[in-house]
Amino acid sequence: MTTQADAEPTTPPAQPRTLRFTKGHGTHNDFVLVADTRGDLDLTPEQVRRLTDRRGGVGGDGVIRLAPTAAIARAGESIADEVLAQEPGAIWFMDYRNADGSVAEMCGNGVRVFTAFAESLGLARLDDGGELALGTRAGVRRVRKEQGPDGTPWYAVDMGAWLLPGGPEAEAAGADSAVAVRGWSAPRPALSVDLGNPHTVVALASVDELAGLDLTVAPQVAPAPPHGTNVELVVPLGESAAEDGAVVGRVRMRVHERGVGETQSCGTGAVAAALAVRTWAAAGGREPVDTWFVEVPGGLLRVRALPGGRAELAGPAQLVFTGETRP
Ligand SMILES: N[C@@H](CCC[C@H](N)C(=O)O)C(=O)O
Repeated sequence: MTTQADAEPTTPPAQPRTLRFTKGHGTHNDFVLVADTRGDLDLTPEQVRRLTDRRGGVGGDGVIRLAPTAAIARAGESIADEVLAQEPGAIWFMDYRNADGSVAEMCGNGVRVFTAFAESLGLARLDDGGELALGTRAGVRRVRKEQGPDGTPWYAVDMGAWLLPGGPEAEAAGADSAVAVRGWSAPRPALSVDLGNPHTVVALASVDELAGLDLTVAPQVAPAPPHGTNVELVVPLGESAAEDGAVVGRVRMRVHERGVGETQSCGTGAVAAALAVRTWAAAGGREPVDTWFVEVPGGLLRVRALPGGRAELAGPAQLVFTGETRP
């Protein structure tokens, strides 16, 4: 018989490491940010879910880990090697996780908030006209600072190349799939847009219909994208001449994000929405507009179609508070 005195001393269960975090948001798409400057933090999906839990944790649509790009490469993610080969100055990497613990390639609002976080840590300086190049799972992203239309600092991100996975046929038809939202009697045509992460954009006829949508359950997309998708519901609001005479388009949208649910904003989604509306206009024989303001429930974003099939996203980024937790 083994007595308690004979038993091997048991190792106490490992305590989760104390994490210092910052809470931030971009047009109310909110994130828990963690600085892992040594690159040795192994965040599990369960820990991400606990951090983003709005009742039991800090709360957020996602978690952003700032880590050395070299550490992501050492962990076996070849995209980090590609980032460093393309831009050796991209020494910091945005490791983005959705609230459900899944990994996402890209987050447009996240890049801006990441940049504000890097500035707060003294790892980036943009106020003197500099730019930050950072690594993401969708490749290198470059960020600069400007004054937004409301007079506050905005961050403008070169979002890289965008594409229509449905190719020229989808471009001409303006659709390559169909989306069904709860309460609709039939699915509606939709256009897939790739921003490094997947999007599916559906046009609605009125802002009242947009406001009344039930997005408490995920819209159904057919054919089902292999890795899921973010769904943007958009209302084109028309075009007008800006002060400098250039024509500017306006769009209102709501979004149901892969791995999260409905959010107040999605940066890559805003870019997808603007580019879909631009594609539909071109398919209808209209001159394409290159600058768009996208109204989301959480604020306002600007999208520009850049030469060479690239796009730019601009908008605010706010850091709200810091704290410590053991997820
Ligand atoms: N909110 C983000 C997108 C975050 C990732 C997305 N949910 C996905 O799984 O692709 C943005 O601002 O772009």
